[in-house]
Amino acid sequence: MDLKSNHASPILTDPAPMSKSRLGLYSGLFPYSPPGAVFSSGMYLAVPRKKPIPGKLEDVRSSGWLDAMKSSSPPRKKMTKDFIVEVPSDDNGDLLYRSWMLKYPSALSSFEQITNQAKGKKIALFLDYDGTLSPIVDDPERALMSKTMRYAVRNVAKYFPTAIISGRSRDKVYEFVGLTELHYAGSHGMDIMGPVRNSEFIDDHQNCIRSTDKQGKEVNLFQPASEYLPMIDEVFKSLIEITKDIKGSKVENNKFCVSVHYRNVDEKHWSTIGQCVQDLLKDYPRLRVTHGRKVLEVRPDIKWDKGKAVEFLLDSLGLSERDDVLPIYVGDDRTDEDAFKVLRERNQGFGILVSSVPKESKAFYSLRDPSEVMEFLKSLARYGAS
Ligand SMILES: O=P(O)(O)OC[C@H]1O[C@H](O[C@H]2O[C@H](CO)[C@@H](O)[C@H](O)[C@H]2O)[C@H](O)[C@@H](O)[C@@H]1O
Repeated sequence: MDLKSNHASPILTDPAPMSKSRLGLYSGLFPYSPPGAVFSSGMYLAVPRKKPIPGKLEDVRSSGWLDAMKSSSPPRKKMTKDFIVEVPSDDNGDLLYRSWMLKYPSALSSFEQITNQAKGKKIALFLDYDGTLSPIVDDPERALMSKTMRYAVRNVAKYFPTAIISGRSRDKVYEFVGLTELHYAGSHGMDIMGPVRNSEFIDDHQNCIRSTDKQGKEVNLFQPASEYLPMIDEVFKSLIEITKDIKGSKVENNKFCVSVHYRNVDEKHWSTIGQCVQDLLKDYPRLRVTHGRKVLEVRPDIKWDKGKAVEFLLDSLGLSERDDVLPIYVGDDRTDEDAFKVLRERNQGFGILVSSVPKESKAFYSLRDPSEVMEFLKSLARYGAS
């Protein structure tokens, strides 16, 4: 496969203009300007952020939110040996999936191709958590990683610098993963604990401070949205209050963002939950919403996402100005697309989309579910050891 070719991708990511300058990346964390296009032609729908017409309240049903909420995760679940996986809902699903894989080949069957590309290069590995290392389950508190997955991650990290980039709070994802040898970015990259490096830019940045990790080791702590903390706390409390009567809803505080889960809410109430969030955010123009898997994610409207986190971590690891580095990012949801996009734009490395249903993506390869992710990590570790 020609990794330089571009899929015509109608994927949604938040339409943030991407800076070409690497050093410029961390400056100017200003809110997005209002975007124009709102729809993509794939399974994803953009979060519409049109200017409200004065005197007319925007409604979740008419603004595209509800469609985005409905398309945010495949419907059915089945048990495999180790994982619950989401599967296509009809018999045509497998056929569609196999034709989709022509565009996004399996990273397992393309493994030799991947290692050919890695020859003479240093792999840097970035892993999303939910839906990638842990199965999607109804209760976010129970999205535990299996011991075998933990072992696979630990093993691969012996050979390649490895970071977890999650929408969860950094503390929470660390609690789930529990491996001290990794780097962690929580809150969609808005809370990064990375290695200390004397990079001019990192040292100068006001939101980047020296700190110590749980083992007392000196680290760089980068929190570009630190000023939003009180606002996020306030919004978290309000969201708990205004959704308390919606059965099955759950609000999760991810430190620099808040997740409003509707996986366990009856579909007929999804518009209510969407409307609650939309109405509340009218009072918070400095916040925005992104759509994850049956979750609305309220976050600071700054130019920072998982893609920027990848670039920051590459810089922290001393790998950003080198062309002998192959970054690989494995993730399953829409917020991971920002990272896939960055790797495409850098023309360096690639994304691997974890999905059991066809989706438009900026990734180059695919894996069906966390059990395939584990196989991939094991293969990578074997390659690292060889
Ligand atoms: O960036 P990630 O690590 O993928 O985190 C994204 C969100 O993941 C979690 O929610 C998702 O997984 C839950 C557990 O399987 C599931 O119940 C939920 O429906 C999914 O959306 C997490 O709870 C969120 O806070 C993260 O933002």
